[in-house]
Amino acid sequence: MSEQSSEQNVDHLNQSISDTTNEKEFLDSIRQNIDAVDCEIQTLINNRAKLAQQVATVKKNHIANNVTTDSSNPIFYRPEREAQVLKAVMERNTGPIADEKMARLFREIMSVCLDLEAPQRIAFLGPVGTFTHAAALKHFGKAADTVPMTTITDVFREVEAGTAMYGVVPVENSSEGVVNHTLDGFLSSSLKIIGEVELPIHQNFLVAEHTKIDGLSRIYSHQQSLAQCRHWLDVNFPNVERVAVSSNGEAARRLKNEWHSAAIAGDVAAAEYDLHKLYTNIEDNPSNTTRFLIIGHEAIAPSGQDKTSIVVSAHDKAGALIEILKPLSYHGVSMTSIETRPERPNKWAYVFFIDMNGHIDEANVSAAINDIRPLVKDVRILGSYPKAVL
Ligand SMILES: O=C(O)C(=O)C[C@]1(C(=O)O)C=C[C@@H](O)C=C1
Repeated sequence: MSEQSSEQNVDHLNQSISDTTNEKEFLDSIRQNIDAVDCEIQTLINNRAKLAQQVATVKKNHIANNVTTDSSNPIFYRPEREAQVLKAVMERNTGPIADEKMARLFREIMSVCLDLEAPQRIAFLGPVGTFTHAAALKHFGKAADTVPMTTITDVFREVEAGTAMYGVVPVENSSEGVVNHTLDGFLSSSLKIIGEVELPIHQNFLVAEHTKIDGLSRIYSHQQSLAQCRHWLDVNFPNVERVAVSSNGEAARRLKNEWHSAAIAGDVAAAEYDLHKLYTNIEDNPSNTTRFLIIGHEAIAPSGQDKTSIVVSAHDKAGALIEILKPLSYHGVSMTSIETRPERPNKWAYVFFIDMNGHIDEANVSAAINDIRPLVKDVRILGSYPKAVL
């Protein structure tokens, strides 16, 4: 529909607003247009899916013809390509749909296309309804088969054993800091980082259909979420007991059999347990964000906007860290984060987890890492992967 004709139609709608017959006819004609567009979109999505199936055939033949030596299974999931597709969607978008919302639609289309190539089993730190679950769905889309694990170690094990193809674990929260269990997981595993997800943490005050709000006696949530909403709870529910449970998903699950309880949790938990969001965005700090890592076996090709993570085992001497950082600065590589962890079982020895901009295939990144090697006991490249797009 041209701009002019849609304006004319709006005028027409205004003139005939009291004339219900005309209004109904006009509505019907717009809906016919929507049906026709839906028809085209559906055909195009299926055409896209058929192309993805062709890509899958190429990937399978590649293995069958023994083109690679390092794997007997074709790798269908290509995070660098997905990042490029999503970036292109956002760059060419002209609205009225917002760039990010449009990219989320394409995220789901790609998720379905990948599922058609090969269903993907993704382990995440559970239970169902946690923010890690939300991060897994945000990154892989809803067509992926997401499987909850009890601990971060279990996520690593599941991926190592090949029972899940990839894993999703939290690594840092903007207000609570780094998740040590995840960093330590890399010290005893050879898995790689193949992607990252950033998730703004928005908390909801959830109730079930049978909840009697006037009679609330308990509010369940994970202790971190209770802490993130402390001020809001002090103002709105100062006299209701706050009960810390193992996860937000568990908090939401408990409402099923309790009419006198509420829970604080995210959107995924609300949807998963069919709860009503009585209040939304109740966190005291609205910019609170958690970063998650995607772990897997394979090295990822450059996407054009990548990060590289390394873990460095330093010599136990004064000034060791300064020496390690010099090559990064010399080769113009910018470091985005550094974390220190004890190097077990050695007492007082430390490892540094360093994130930098760029892919290991880029000359300055590989030169910087090569220059670090002689200065330390060990350097391991945890992975080069696309920066979070959404
Ligand atoms: O380009 C590919 O390698 C594809 O398999 C196609 C496609 C897509 O739908 O665009 C699907 C899955 C991959 O993770 C990346 C992209």
